[in-house]
Amino acid sequence: MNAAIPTTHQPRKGADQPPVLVYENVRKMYGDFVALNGVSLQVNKGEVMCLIGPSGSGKSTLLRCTNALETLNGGRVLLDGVALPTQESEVRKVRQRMGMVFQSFELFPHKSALDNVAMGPITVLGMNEADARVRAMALLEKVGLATKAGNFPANLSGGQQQRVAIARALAMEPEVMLFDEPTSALDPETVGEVLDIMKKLALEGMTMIVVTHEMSFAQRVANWVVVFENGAILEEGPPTQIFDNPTKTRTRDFLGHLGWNG
Ligand SMILES: Nc1ncnc2c1ncn2[C@@H]1O[C@H](COP(=O)(O)OP(=O)(O)OP(=O)(O)O)[C@@H](O)[C@H]1O
Repeated sequence: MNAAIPTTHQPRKGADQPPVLVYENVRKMYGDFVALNGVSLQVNKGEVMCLIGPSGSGKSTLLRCTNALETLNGGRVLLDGVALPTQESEVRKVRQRMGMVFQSFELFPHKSALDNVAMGPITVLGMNEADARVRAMALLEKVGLATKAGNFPANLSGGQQQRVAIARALAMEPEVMLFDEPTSALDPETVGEVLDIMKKLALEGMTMIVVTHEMSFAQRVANWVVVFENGAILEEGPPTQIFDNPTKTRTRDFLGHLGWNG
């Protein structure tokens, strides 16, 4: 006789709603090199998904395929159930729905922090300048930089520049935020201030995909962790699985190699 087995398994966040992003057998090649070899994955609404894995395993490539910075060699990516377009004018519209934050900030050097944030709403969304500046100021406040609104990027620390970059992405009111190793280029003392902003966004329910080498962030903030290896998914699951009880020896080896001890 089978007695009912009690389970502590938590349902995956957002599983009761249609997924925001679906990757179906995504394949990406650079010449003969296979960077992504049939990746299938889904991202639910309000989820913080962290992509981890060795250098060169395809994490950033998947992020770049997400907002059509790369052309796929196979498979497809669906945003809200619709496959990403290939036509440039349509691609631009889709990109507006995703905020991207890069390792290297990529702020406009000759514009103030405020203008960096206001620019997208003015030039892309057609918002009038006064309203865009109000929106930008509110976002600079949100990332703790209201007093630095007039500073140019050269007069901001790396952590502050990255917070401006996050505010700039948020100014487009994206459905999903994509972070590509947002703290990798920062001095250790400024990493925390950027991670804190990301945690705040996560708590507000923003859907986020984060390529990261910050394992403690992935463990504490992610709802779902995906481990990449050689352009494929080695293992995916909630952080408790990946960090405490991985199903694959190679996940354990990867984390052990980083000195991860929980
Ligand atoms: N434009 C490109 N041309 C040729 N090869 C590329 C290109 N972009 C990426 N690659 C290769 O594809 C593989 C996957 O790169 P990707 O940047 O996605 O890895 P990653 O897992 O994000 O690594 P890291 O953690 O070091 O950033 C790597 O071997 C890389 O050298």
